[in-house]
Amino acid sequence: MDAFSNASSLSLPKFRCFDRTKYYFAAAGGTRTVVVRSSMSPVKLGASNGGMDATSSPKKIVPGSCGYVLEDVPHLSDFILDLPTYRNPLQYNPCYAAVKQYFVNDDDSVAQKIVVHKDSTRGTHFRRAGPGQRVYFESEEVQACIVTCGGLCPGLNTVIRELVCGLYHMYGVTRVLGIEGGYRGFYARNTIPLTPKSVNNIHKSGGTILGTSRGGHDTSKIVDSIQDRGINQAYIIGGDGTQRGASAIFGEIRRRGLKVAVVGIPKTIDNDIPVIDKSFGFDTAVEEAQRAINAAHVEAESVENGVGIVKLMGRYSGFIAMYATLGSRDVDCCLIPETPFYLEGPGGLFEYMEKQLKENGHMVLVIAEGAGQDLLAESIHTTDQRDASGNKLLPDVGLWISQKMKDHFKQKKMEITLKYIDPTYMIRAVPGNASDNVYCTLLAQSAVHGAMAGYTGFTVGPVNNRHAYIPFYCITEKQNKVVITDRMWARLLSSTNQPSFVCPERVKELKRVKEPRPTQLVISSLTNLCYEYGLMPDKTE
Ligand SMILES: Nc1ncnc2c1ncn2[C@@H]1O[C@H](COP(=O)(O)OP(=O)(O)OP(=O)(O)O)[C@@H](O)[C@H]1O
Ligand SMILES: O=P(O)(O)OC[C@H]1O[C@](O)(CO)[C@@H](O)[C@@H]1O
Ligand SMILES: [Mg+2]
Repeated sequence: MDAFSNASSLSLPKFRCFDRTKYYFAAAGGTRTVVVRSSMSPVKLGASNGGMDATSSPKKIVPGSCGYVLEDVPHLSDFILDLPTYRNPLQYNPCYAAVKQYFVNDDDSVAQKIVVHKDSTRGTHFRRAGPGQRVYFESEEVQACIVTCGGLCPGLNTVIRELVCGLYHMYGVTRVLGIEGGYRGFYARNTIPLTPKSVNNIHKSGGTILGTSRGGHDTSKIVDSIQDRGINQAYIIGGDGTQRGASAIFGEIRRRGLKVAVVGIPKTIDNDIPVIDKSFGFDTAVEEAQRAINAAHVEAESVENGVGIVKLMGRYSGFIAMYATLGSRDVDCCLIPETPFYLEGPGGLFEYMEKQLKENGHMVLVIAEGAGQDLLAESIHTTDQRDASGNKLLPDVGLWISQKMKDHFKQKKMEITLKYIDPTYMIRAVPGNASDNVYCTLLAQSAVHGAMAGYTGFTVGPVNNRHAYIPFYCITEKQNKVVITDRMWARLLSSTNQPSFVCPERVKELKRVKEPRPTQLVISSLTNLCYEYGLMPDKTE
């Protein structure tokens, strides 16, 4: 059955349609759906919104053959009619004159999964990032702004620098504003003008020249400020919370029908943003963490029964701890939030420590800040304290585990010398290293190309090494976590020789939990669509 042609003949919520392809729009909640066909003439966003919440962003899903699904990103022309387009000024740029195929093809997409077998469906794809043939802004028309939110991360200044330089040098945009102090800076602070000259050296420093903050996200005040200042491109750099905030700003901008491109640039030292290969600053942070691990190792090795403990960032995702451990090879045990562990008894941490100390005379433990929080809650009184953004403030697991070890070995009458190193802020306050700086440049340039091409409501990032435009909902709906049934964690276990702490039954359970396949998602979305428009009997019948 061609569900698309049936559905498109119904009285449906109206959106601007696109040429070439069939677009399948679904409300973010997944309950309302509408299909627009290429043959339909463009329709104005009408009074009827099909019951959709005015600020919720509809999903743009393009099905193709063999289970191909494009999770496309919004475009300004989805909600503003008759936008003029212009030739991309890059085609006159001598730097790019020799590039064979510089402009991305409108149909190019990046596959989320690249490991396939012969019967695999093609699965989810994202729009390939890069310069488009046509742009939706004239250079003189653009008033861009840049804001940084959430915690620090190596490379933030590089992204700011490259956004400013990319806008200036590739597109001739000369009006770029810096919003100071995170989201609240939109309505509580003055802006600062940014030029290639003023940002020339900033990549050499850690932190962000714009300042940052947690909390203070007030969607309507922010959008009022965007409107009042005549901003039409907003580059928003930050983690999962920031991207949620950016999504809300985009929703409000769309509701007001403003020609403003909202672009998210993912920043997270914890590497907890899904879909993208890894976040900028992550490599730098791992490299910096090595210094702390080295120090812990030297200290532990130099005394009898020396124990070095290093606590690293990672509230809910243990990537920094895992990669720092794999990179170092001096670590005997790594504990992360994703994997359970226990201290006492057979197979527990203390038994393993005793063995290590007897065999090697020292040991090094790396622990992520979010590890063992369940054990902490059992043994000490924890309060539900949160930061200004609503993130839970975690008690210090490093101090707690150090005390537990001291108590245990005292009781065993085994003398240990324990050194606890907490380099938390040192690993994120440094400037980006060379490879992160290259990555930041690509991110910034892809972001600028996307905004100039009229795309909005998206986050940019590498997917299987190709930069892509990813709808906000794909990266805000879940967190990237270390999968302890994947090979990487097994590599770590075999490198440290630590116990896995997971019983075989639990491993079986973990292996059973599988994500729905993309084709299943499309089929279930299409089924919902058919139910909704009476093309199938009621689910309850
Ligand atoms: N659900 C949300 N809706 C709107 N704004 C949000 C939301 N969650 C967080 N924000 C805002 O985003 C900004 C940054 O959020 P947060 O402090 O959680 O850091 P983050 O972006 O997740 O970065 P990181 O956790 O990597 O340091 C804050 O100003 C916060 O108010
Ligand atoms: O103390 P702050 O600045 O709130 O940041 C701490 C938190 O930020 C994060 O690095 C995420 O950016 C967490 O791992 C860490 O707990
Ligand atoms: Mg966060």
